[in-house]
Amino acid sequence: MINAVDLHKVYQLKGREVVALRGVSLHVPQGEIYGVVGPSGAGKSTLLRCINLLERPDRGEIWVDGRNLTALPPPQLRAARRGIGMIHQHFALLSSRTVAGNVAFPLEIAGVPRAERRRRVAELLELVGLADKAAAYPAQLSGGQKQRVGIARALAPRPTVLLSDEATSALDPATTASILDLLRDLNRELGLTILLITHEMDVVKRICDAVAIMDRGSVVETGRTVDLLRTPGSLLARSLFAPPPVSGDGVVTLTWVDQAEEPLISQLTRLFDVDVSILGGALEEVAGHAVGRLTVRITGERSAEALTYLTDRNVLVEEVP
Ligand SMILES: Nc1ncnc2c1ncn2[C@@H]1O[C@H](COP(=O)(O)OP(=O)(O)OP(=O)(O)O)[C@@H](O)[C@H]1O
Repeated sequence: MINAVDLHKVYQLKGREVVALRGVSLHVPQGEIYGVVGPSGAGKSTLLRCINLLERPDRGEIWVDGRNLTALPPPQLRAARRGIGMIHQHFALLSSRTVAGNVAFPLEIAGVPRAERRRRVAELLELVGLADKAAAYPAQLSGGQKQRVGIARALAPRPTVLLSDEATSALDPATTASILDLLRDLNRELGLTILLITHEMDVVKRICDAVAIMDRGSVVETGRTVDLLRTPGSLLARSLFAPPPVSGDGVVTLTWVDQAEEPLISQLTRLFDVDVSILGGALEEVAGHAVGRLTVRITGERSAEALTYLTDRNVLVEEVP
């Protein structure tokens, strides 16, 4: 659905070159929620702006819905952009317009007739749970409600893709959760493909089917969220779960997905007569999967056998040096 191919972008800043993207490629399949994470300055915003061509990459191609946006002449590009909605950290609402007026705005620009506009706005406000706020002004809304208006406005032209630029970064945790749940519902109900950039790992944890981790202009890790958690040395796993507070002989990190019901640790002690000390870790729901990551110290003559037993049961065993 979205294919970014080998994007390069360099900015000139006070006579100096700042490389924002150094050959970034990513593929977001139709109907996925795809998160791009990374530290400040990694190039996330630049990537997002390049994907809807608010900014032109110096090199590389952007394909959305089977069309090469980078090759389209301006009129066709404007039309193609209507298929890409965008929501922002600070909502970008028009303060002089009501909620309904804000949602209607892109429809007015597209020349949608008045009666149809009214119908569509009512439908959108219903969709985002703001049917009773049509006549309110942005200043009368909470942050979460403002973002709901932003989402309704972005969806007005019936885009197939929604880009989210830190859409929950200005919201408290409970409101963040409700906006992420709304995005997940829209993704499921409308088949909407969502590409979001965020610095909040909780966003990834809650809704991202797949992830790209960026650092200094490059993608350094990418894949489906649960697959990455099962990959040795995964940066994502280290970011989602606090690194172990200890290391040393016999200390290992165990990661498992969707096996919460299996009494793995008690089996170990019973079958192999080993001692298992739990040193840290957590059980979390990640992208709809139950993920466990524990750092343990296993001691006893048969500890190597115990670790093989875990590996055979699909548990990722990583030594903590
Ligand atoms: N318009 C610009 N002019 C000059 N340099 C820029 C411009 N936009 C971004 N940069 C630089 O490009 C690099 C990548 O910036 P970008 O904003 O894409 O990163 P980011 O991962 O989104 O960071 P943040 O989370 O802080 O927004 C940074 O070094 C930044 O200073």
